[in-house]
Amino acid sequence: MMSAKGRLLGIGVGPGDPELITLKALRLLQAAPVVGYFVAKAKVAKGQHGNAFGIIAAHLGSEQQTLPMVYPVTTEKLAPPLCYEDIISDFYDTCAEQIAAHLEQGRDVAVICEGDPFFYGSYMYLHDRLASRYAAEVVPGVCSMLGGSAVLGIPLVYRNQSLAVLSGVLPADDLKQRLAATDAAVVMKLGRNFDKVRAVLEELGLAKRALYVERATMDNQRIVPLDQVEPMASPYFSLIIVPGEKWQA
Ligand SMILES: C[C@@]1(CC(=O)O)C2=NC(=C\c3[nH]c(c(CCC(=O)O)c3CC(=O)O)Cc3[nH]c(c(CC(=O)O)c3CCC(=O)O)/C=C3\N/C(=C\2)[C@@H](CCC(=O)O)[C@]3(C)CC(=O)O)/[C@H]1CCC(=O)O
Ligand SMILES: C[S@@+](CC[C@H](N)C(=O)[O-])C[C@H]1O[C@@H](n2cnc3c(N)ncnc32)[C@H](O)[C@@H]1O
Repeated sequence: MMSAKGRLLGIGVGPGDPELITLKALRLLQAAPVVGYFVAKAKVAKGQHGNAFGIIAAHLGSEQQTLPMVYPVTTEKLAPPLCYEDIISDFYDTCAEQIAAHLEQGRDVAVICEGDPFFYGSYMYLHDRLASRYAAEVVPGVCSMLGGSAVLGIPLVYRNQSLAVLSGVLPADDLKQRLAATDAAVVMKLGRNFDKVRAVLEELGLAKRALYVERATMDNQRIVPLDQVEPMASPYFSLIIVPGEKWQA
């Protein structure tokens, strides 16, 4: 008799505060024989685990196997013919096959993801490769922009306002157009893009309204007025919120 195949689980673990994990995420995580997580190479070099892993490490049992998936590149400069898209695509292919090997043996694999798996989460690339071959389930998580608005203490959108979620990686002109056209915005992926994003907000007269947070809800969370962030000092795990104008009910 063929043994049943394992299930792929995409588990959102929330933005950092370990209490912001859902009951379902915790239950499925603790029941999974294999737990996969992404981590940046620079962290591994320092003997550290990924941010997502740090959120749930205390809940894992000694019998659970871990599967670290180490990004071959994040911000490194690549000498031609090396190209980011090819390297990252090969990397996800390899990760997917490592996971598939467990699934073939009937072992469920829980891939943890900081925030929510389907909100700019690396899990998406595994899901795209594996969900047509194996049973897959996604457990949503509290995403960073909601963790961010909570700790900043600012409502995101009132009444009929619209919210744009933007990547700080976008070129300045693109950001400017999109920010000018929305009532409220969240700008993700700051890091090396912070100075460009702040300059655009200043040009549009939005800098006074905008709020900035690093590592929202994590132990080392930091909230700084936008104009006091040192140039080129913003970490990747930071975001800016331009809240909707307050609506007096
Ligand atoms: C290249 C770059 C461009 C960009 O962002 O587009 C990019 N990551 C960059 C930097 C960076 N990433 C990370 C750190 C260390 C932070 C720290 O730990 O301190 C740093 C900073 C650094 O290395 O210095 C860690 C990290 N990254 C992801 C997760 C997992 C997750 O969140 O699921 C985790 C945490 C794992 C954990 O710890 O839990 C996920 C994703 N990162 C992606 C891209 C997407 C890949 C595929 C694609 O290209 O689509 C994807 C899958 C999501 C997506 O689709 O966006 C950008 C350069 C921006 C710039 O120009 O400055
Ligand atoms: C690859 S995306 C992952 C988003 C995540 N899946 C989510 O649901 O929020 C990474 C970006 O999310 C934002 N981010 C994630 N966690 C954060 C946190 N705790 N505080 C501030 N920004 C965060 C940052 O803008 C970072 O560059």
